[in-house]
Amino acid sequence: MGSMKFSANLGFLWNDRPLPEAIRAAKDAGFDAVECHWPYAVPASEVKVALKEAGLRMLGLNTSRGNVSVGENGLSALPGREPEARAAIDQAIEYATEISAKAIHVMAGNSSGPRARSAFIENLIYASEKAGPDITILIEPLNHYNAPGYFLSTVEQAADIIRTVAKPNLKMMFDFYHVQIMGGDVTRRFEANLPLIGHVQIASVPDRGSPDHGELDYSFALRRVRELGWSSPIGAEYLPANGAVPDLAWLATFKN
Ligand SMILES: O=C(O)C(O)C(=O)CO
Ligand SMILES: [Mg+2]
Repeated sequence: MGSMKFSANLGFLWNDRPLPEAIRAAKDAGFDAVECHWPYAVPASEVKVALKEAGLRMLGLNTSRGNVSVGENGLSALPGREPEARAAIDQAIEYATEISAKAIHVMAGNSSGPRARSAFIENLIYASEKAGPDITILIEPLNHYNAPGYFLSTVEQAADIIRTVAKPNLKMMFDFYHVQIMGGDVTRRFEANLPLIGHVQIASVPDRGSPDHGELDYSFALRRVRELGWSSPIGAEYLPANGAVPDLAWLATFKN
């Protein structure tokens, strides 16, 4: 696929190591960038040093999910929880600013209905304005097996919210793994939503493994992504078959 770039998602790859070590492992493995989920237990100053030493950019991090022990998966579409949602957004912006991260995924949470939609829209306006033009705010439709009850589940719903909020730094995380499960037609839906897409992620379907097997042919899908002009690193967000150390044979194949 020539000159495709890839970002290691350190929420899943090398996630048994401290984040600075995972950053170094990603560099050694040949990734062009990194991204993570929830880095907050590690001081941003340590992550900043590791990124500098590796010469890699952190493409994204997520807002806190809230109380994970009771199943919370984000706070921004939960009516009545605005103060906590905005504190999570503030925390993410502060961390992202310190490490010069490119994007923040604002997690919606488990909810539905018009009040949830309004809360999400207001919180996204807050996040987009507060983040400023150098940080992209992302929202990500998640599939209903991994994230049952999550507010945002389809690309079309995300597009509607992005158009309603109408802020230039609010975009969609297009994770082919989720999009394939929630209706497929992935390359057409990628093309139709291209101006609204801020980051791309991949994993095999249905097992969420490395992107070289399963029902979705990434050698075709990523060629199409590239033909459509996408040049930023693609997020490799998959669960390695052998624990945290990833199977990486696909990386050399897809890069060349
Ligand atoms: O699960 C995903 O696909 C994510 O990208 C995420 O950020 C955590 O839910
Ligand atoms: Mg994802």
